[in-house]
Amino acid sequence: MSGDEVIEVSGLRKDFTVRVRKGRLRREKRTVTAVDGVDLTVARGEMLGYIGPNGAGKSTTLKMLTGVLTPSAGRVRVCGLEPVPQRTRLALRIGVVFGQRSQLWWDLPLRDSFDLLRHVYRVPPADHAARLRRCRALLDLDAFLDTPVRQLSLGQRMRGELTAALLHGPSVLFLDEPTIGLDVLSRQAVRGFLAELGAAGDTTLVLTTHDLADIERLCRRLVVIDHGRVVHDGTIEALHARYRSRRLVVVDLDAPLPDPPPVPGAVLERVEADGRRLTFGLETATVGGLIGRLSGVAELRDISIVEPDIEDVVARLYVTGAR
Ligand SMILES: Nc1ncnc2c1ncn2[C@@H]1O[C@H](COP(=O)(O)OP(=O)(O)OP(=O)(O)O)[C@@H](O)[C@H]1O
Repeated sequence: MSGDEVIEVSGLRKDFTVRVRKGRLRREKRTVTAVDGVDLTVARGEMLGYIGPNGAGKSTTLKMLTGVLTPSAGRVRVCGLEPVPQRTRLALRIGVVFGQRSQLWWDLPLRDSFDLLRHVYRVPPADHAARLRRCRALLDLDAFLDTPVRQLSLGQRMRGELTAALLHGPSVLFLDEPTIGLDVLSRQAVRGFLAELGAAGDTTLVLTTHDLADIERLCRRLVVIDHGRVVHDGTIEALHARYRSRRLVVVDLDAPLPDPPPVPGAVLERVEADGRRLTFGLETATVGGLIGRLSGVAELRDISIVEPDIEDVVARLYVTGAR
């Protein structure tokens, strides 16, 4: 361990006891294991995407990391603190944005919520003013700072929530579905803001999302959880490598090529438009090598390269994880 870890989790587990109907009157107790032995270490300044299919255990993990839920077993430390017993101290070190829950005062203008939070967290006025100034500029808050929170659009409120979570200068920011339901512009604003926050290097971000564009834009590291267990922990590139995702090269020809030549290191995946459009999957071949080979036997009209799609890879991972 380098000593620079802000999150250390080992053998983390959460069981819920639920009552299920058995027949007309009988109810039976059953245990649902939402998180089933998660190990995770996150270093200062990392931006971690924590993803998985519905019901995989993402929110439950985040709740245990932020002190909302007590683990059934395992060890959790966030900023060196044990989240549930040291929740008050932890609150000063972390920021939380959970899509469904607000930390703003519904009937107050956004500006007043921010002011109240300054008192709650006892933030020195100069620090508060500097952080608020930065958020106002980056998140474009000025047009609705004096609007009561209940009148804000979802995108405006989310920008307010992000600001509220950061005004006390936390070292770790937990975000549960921060872009859900946002329009394209708000989504871009939120992503751009988080990218900038992450690039500054002193805030650690842990993000759950079903929108993989969030992950591609923001996270170098991806942890995939399924049925409460980690099924992948690594970069997006490592995920592509593991699932042998290939770049595709689509070549349009002037005239049909009835018998395309074999290209070493590439696989002919599709022939369309009566032989005028060929799609190759690159394994070890380069785009240059492929084009060189084809241009010797046909007139090329157009070439496009399709990068592997993270949605496809993750869908495959969810299917195999479920098995
Ligand atoms: N309070 C609770 N009582 C009983 N079961 C629960 C409770 N909270 C979560 N669960 C169950 O634990 C499992 C994991 O739920 P969790 O909310 O952590 O999943 P998730 O990965 O966040 O899913 P989603 O993507 O749908 O938000 C699910 O089977 C869920 O039904």
